[in-house]
Amino acid sequence: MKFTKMHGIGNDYVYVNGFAETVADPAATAIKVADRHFGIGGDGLILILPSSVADVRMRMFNADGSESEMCGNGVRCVAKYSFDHGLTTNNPMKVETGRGVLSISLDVRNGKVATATVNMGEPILDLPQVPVDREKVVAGKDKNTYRLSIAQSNELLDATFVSMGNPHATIYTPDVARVDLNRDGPVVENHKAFPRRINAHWVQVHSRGEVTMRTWERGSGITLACGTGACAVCVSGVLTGRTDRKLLAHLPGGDLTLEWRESDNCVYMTGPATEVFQGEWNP
Ligand SMILES: N[C@H](CCC[C@H](N)C(=O)O)C(=O)O
Repeated sequence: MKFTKMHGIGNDYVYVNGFAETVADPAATAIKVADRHFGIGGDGLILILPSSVADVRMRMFNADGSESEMCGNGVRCVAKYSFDHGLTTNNPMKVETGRGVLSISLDVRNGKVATATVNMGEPILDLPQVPVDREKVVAGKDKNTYRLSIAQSNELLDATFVSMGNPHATIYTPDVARVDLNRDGPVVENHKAFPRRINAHWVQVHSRGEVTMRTWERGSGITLACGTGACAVCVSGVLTGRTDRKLLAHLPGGDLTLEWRESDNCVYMTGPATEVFQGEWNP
């Protein structure tokens, strides 16, 4: 199986060109290739496939083999791969994802995509649609927050829930460096309030336009960045009155810029996409 290793600010996946390759069992393949010791190494597997409604279609699988509806860092890399490897010449181009067809504007330098701006669509805020089980949460201290009780540590966490096609919880904290992601991440991910589990983000606000965030991803654990998560953080900041509609987010692997536009209610994400190497996997 020929593959390409790519990352968006350190959120790295194994990309397979489904125009040329067939992956019979993507969930099982994701588990194997994502392994950093016995596989290629990555946060999961992303397939770039033909589409009847867009330039290409993407499917993304986490390191545990579960499929997610969307991946923000992944969709920028899919756009870069598709343009740089001649699957399309369109700019803006369209990618079909689990949350519909997204439009992506490419910043091309010397014939290759350097950064991309993605219209990530409208955030989904209705709790049952995120999905969050209303019965398992109560109102939190700030507006648009909900209180989660963490049985393991007897703690109460206030979180904001946003779906960008995939589900996210945002938790504000004064010092993000002090969060024990390995302890708290899996507890939030698997909390009984979330029927499909959740991606969890801890966020420190520096100003109305700048935050630092750290992520525990559903199905992949700690990652260096989460694009859909950064969009959810942008929306959460507005909903809780903490940050403005335009946001610079610092993630462990780099920066993303976000805007939740008032005119169309859509979130726009801009960031780099990088190809690292190509190879052939012989299981
Ligand atoms: N890293 C990805 C999100 C993966 C989400 C996945 N962990 C899920 O189960 O929803 C991003 O850049 O948006």
